[in-house]
Amino acid sequence: MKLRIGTRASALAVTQTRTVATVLERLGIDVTLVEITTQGDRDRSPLRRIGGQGVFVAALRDALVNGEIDVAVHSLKDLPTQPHEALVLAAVPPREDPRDAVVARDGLNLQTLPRGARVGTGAPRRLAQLRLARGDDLTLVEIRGNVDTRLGKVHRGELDAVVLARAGLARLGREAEITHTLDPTEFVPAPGQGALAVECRRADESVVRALAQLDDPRTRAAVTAERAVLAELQAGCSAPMGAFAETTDGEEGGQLTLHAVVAAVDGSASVRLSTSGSLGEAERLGRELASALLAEGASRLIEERVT
Ligand SMILES: NCc1[nH]cc(CCC(=O)O)c1CC(=O)O
Repeated sequence: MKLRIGTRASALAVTQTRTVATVLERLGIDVTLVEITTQGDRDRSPLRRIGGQGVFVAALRDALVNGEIDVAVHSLKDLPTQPHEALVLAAVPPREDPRDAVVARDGLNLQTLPRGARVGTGAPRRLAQLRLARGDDLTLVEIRGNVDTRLGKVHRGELDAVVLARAGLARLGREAEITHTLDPTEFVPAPGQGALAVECRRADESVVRALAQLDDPRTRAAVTAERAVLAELQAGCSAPMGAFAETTDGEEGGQLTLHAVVAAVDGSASVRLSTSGSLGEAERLGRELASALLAEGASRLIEERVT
């Protein structure tokens, strides 16, 4: 079998796609990488102004639907929760570290950063949780750009710290620059953070079957629960919410504990809940946790668009 795999052109995306390509090659599949530029890469304005939902994903999906590529590899956290009628999420490979990380000057961490320290991030979820942790103590600076650009701002002294996904740093071999890894039950990651999404056309049944070999059922269950929270909240990837599931071995094939937080971007209020159940109940656990969050006033927090 020969497959054309589409990827965004960023260093992180290409690295992620290569790991998928390597596994497919080991399974005896011929692969070629096709680089696709997405609107999210071209347009440097804040994501919520471009329209947030799926800007990194749309161009790859178009190429898949048009037949320019056979497989698309995305960061799962960038993938909208709404299913695409012609496409299928054929595999969710084993997850990298899902936690957020601080890269700060002088080995500082979230607690030791001085009052007024300039901390860069663009994600409302991170802005909200930074404010929950430190109130108005930090000067939050909206940044975007690839991982290298963001780290450069700390190394050049433009910022005191940035908050990034640990997974991205690990994949690029830059974990050594991390000064603080945040507890995911407190500073809750984005749904699907650290996981990859491998998509193909639903109609390509032999490709669907081949890609299924890459699927990790535990990661699949964890991200299913996390994304169900997001879907039930009717929120997109730019919502000030986090959801994180940990899986453990147990009777009847494993257990899952799901943590979620919804916060006002200004840090003035938040709702935080957790639940547990078996891996097979992932979707339901996520939906029910979201309903419980809504009952505690989550929708009001999501709608407040203060930054
Ligand atoms: N929204 C951008 C994005 N999409 C995926 C990752 C990192 C890798 C991952 O979470 O799997 C990043 C950068 C970041 O949040 O630091």
